[in-house]
Amino acid sequence: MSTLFAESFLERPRRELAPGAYWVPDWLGVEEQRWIVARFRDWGRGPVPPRAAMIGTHEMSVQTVCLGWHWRPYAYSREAVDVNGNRVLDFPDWMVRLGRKALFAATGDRAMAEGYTPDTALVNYYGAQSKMGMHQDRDERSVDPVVSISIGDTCSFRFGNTSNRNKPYEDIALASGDLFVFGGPARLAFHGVTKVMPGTAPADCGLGAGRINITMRVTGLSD
Ligand SMILES: O=C(O)CCC(=O)C(=O)O
Ligand SMILES: [Fe+2]
Repeated sequence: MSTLFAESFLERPRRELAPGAYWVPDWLGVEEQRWIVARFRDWGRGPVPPRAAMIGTHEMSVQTVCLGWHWRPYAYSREAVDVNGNRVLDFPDWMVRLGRKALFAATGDRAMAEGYTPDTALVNYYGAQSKMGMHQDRDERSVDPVVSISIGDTCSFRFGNTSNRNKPYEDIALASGDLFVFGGPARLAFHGVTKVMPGTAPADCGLGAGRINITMRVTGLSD
């Protein structure tokens, strides 16, 4: 079987793009990806349905569902005040563990990983035409890292600098199962998704079309 013991780590090695920004290709196995996709389908059934957030008068092209805290431009709340007013699902314990494991895999810093307790996740669904403009994740009060996991179609992810949305930036192909972490000096780097490549999802990842991205964060908020 030609895919057994594939040498993809030679073609897509793990990298630190900038201090604090780590890319770990193929971090999640397909079985884990499928399990997360099944959870994604559960989350989509409520209490708050996925929605395209409004940035001013412009509707985002991704559908977002949140865990722990509900994000809207540019604030967090427990209730989805811009959707149906319902309280969002609790942040799952397994995702805290996944976040810690991810941070350790990316950084090798055990103490930091053990102390990491994400309390919100933005789960975005990208269709074939979806994009996300260059932005900073800056609605959190905490400077703890953002942990990003991708499942489904490969996208072109643009990782930039901390000053503005222009160059220098680097475009990388985030594929199904890839982990990306940005923390420390990269925590406020501009980033975005310039395109999704339809038909590139692995057959067994659980998602027939499109792309899911989960970003775990620490809000630094308390009720
Ligand atoms: O989809 C991605 O890879 C990035 C998502 C993102 O930047 C965000 O949700 O703030
Ligand atoms: Fe972001």
